[in-house]
Amino acid sequence: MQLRGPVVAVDEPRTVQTSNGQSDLAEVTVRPDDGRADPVTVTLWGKWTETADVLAPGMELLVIDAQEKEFKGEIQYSTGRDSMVVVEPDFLVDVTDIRSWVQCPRMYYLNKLAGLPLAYPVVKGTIVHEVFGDLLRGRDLDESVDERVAEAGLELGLLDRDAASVAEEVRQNASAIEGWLNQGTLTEEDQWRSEQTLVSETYGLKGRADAVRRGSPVELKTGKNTNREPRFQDKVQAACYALMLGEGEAHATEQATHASAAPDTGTLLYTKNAAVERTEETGDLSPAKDFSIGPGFLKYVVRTRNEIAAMEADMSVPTGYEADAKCEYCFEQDTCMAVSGRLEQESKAGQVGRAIPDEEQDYFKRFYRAIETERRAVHREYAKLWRQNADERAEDDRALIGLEPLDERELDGGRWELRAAGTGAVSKIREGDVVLASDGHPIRGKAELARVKQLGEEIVVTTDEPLDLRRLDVYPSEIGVDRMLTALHDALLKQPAEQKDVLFDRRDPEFRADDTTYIDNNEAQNEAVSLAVRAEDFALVHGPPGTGKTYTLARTVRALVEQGERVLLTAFTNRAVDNALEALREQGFDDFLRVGTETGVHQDMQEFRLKERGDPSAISTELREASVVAATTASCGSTVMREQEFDVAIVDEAGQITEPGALAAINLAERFVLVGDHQQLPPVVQAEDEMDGDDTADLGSSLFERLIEAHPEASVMLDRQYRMAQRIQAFASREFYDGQLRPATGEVAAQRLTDLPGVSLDALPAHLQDSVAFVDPDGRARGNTNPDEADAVVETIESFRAAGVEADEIGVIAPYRAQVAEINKRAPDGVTVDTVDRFQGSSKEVIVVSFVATGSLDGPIFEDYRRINVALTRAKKSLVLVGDADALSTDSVYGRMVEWAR
Ligand SMILES: Nc1ncnc2c1ncn2[C@@H]1O[C@H](COP(=O)(O)OP(=O)(O)OP(=O)(O)O)[C@@H](O)[C@H]1O
Repeated sequence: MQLRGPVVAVDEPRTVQTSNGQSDLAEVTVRPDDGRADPVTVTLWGKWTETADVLAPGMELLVIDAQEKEFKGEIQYSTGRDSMVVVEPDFLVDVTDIRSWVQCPRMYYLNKLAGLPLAYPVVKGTIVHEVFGDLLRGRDLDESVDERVAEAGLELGLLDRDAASVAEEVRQNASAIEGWLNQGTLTEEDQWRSEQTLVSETYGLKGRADAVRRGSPVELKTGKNTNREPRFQDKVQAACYALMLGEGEAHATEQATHASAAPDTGTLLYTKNAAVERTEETGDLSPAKDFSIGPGFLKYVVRTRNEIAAMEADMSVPTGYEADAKCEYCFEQDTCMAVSGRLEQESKAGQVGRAIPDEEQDYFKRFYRAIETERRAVHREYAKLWRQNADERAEDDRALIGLEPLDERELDGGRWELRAAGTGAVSKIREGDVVLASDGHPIRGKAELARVKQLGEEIVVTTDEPLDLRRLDVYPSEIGVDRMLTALHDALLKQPAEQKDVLFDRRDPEFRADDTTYIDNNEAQNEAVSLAVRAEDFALVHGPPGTGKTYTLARTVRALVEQGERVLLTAFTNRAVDNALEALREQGFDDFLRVGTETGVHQDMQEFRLKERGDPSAISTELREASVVAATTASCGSTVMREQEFDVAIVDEAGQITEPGALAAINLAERFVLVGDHQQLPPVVQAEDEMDGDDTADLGSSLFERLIEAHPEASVMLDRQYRMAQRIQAFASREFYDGQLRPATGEVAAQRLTDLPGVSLDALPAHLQDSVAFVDPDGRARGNTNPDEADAVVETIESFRAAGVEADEIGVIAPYRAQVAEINKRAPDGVTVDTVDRFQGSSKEVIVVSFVATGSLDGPIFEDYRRINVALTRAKKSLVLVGDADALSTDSVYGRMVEWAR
């Protein structure tokens, strides 16, 4: 039987005398049935007491194959011979993390903190792995090596490597693989497959096995190993995959016990063994080393995984004393000592260097906590893959279900293209995304990581192996949180102290004197460009809706380039990055380089995109020498971008970016300019509910907001807007901008619908003739929808259409996705219906807002008053609010809004 629930108490392990001699035990009290049942005691025997050592109340415990016994009328539970004990099973520990943890827990921590560096052995290792996969899929060796080396062109170039010598080295490694494969093993019956993504809902593991042969894991290592046995940490890694493969097998054959279905051997392939000189090296030079995986080893692996899960649950920092690793033989010793010294962490290796100041220590701890809390929210997303059923996933917009497989086709290079008929349903999945494709269940069925090529009536994805395409699931990613952590590390431990001074309020930002005029028709914009150009540390540009932020930003880039500065241009979204480039182009400047993926970058900017494939020296020179590099803040944390240096970083949409997210960009430059509006959308934090006040404040508010409050003298507010008619902007100006926002020109202020060709006001019903209108359909909210409101919205749209307004000039904003779907069902083609978040940064001639709520409000409908500011400032000529006036009037802000609109 399985016992699962939160831990209530953990007793100290003790030793008792049993009929089989002495044995250790620890008693743990849990509330089974996910905490719904009364507490019971479970006795963990033998080595499982090591897991009891790391357990704490509140953690989730799973005992697989627990024994149940009645003793004096009370049911008692204990571990038996086949039991497995899993701590926090919903927290998926990465297999490569377990591998570094067994070497030294501190190494695990350092890797997590500092991220992957751009280093030749890492890049070469990746190429060899890819070639391995290609060979397994039957590709020609030379073709594969040339192709994979070319794909790594940018990284190799930045490392000053040339393609020919890398290809030679890769070929030497690959010959070990080829030799081994050619021993007659690669046949159909052998059931080979490469790169299998594995997720275990039982043992809380995730990872990607290099290859699987006859159900057993094969791991590739690009180093050498002249011992007969594989390295211990490599065996641990292979055993993790064995455990997960066993679980998959058990699901497929509906066996109850997973561990017994696990393969009992694993293979390690040390490719460098094939390249060493046999005359100089002694020992076992065969690349392939098999080992047997017994039940005891699998349990050891699970206990090790438990140590990580428990440490992550209480967010403690490992010291290195947990392992008997010898620091003096460790390559990481210097880094370990430096990090320990600077962050004042206890460490087995010791400490060197001076500790960073207290306020920075504090900052590190606060943000570390907040980021790790956010990581746990990502892990809850993973758990939804098996905790929610298909309908719930679809309802949550996280899956496309009920697809009908159409056909599959093998592509050049051995990958597959799968097609299925869609159902018309929508989800968060977008073209270009990497998702989990499955034949029905993303974890328990056959599943593959897939890249989405096309969505719509026909759905097309590419995968490593074919399968019946029946379902696509969002596959959560930790890359965002990983990068935030690395940015935090880089900001505090790599940046010079003088640069940090202004961030920690030890010094005020400084400005040079200069009175050049950059923009002659808008004083605030001119002042903003000037401030940015004169800044020795940073400048802040506050741009309310439609005030020409993008225009000003583009002018700033040009001014900086004219001074010979190298500029990094970034924004939170790809769209804003491309908009800024478009504005630059309109101003006659196109000497920029766009860094981003093919699917992320707008069609119009593809010609400026840096291609990562090709001749190393040519591509890397292109990047190194570009005077303007444009990328999203998320990609500023990539290994490639982390190698770049700039004079100035300009960050657009800065109000929407978490503080560590912004650090990723400003770490790369000596000075920075933040452009944004903290009265519009704040950073999106998934773990909002879990974070206590302080943590949310840390991730939920932007660096822009913190600095503009601390240093108003380093900011300029753009106060003239080029978008809205006077009447439309009045409420937002008063409510959110102290009445300072004004139309830039008389034309902007006085614009009317009749300015649009073919539109006649007379054709509109009287209540829609004013540029701001309020419609109360007296509807009733049902959950997150309000069908009567949806009807009123559609009727309003029809009136505007009848008066001659084009469908694509009309936008509808609703607070919930359910209401968006409700309206979309009935709205005419061409009208954009969406949530506020998707409307930020855009505008329409006519905007209709649906508020949904009826009765009395228990909080701002759009989550946050900043969202209503965004919703009300998208319209140029006509804004119609559709809502329940009585309900809205129960809130003071909405009450004033109704007064204004009626
Ligand atoms: N100084 C100016 N002179 C003339 N036109 C301007 C000026 N500044 C901005 N504009 C025009 O006003 C419009 C809005 O500008 P822009 O797109 O830069 O606004 P924004 O603040 O970035 O908008 P959003 O609120 O959507 O981010 C554009 O058409 C732009 O060309």
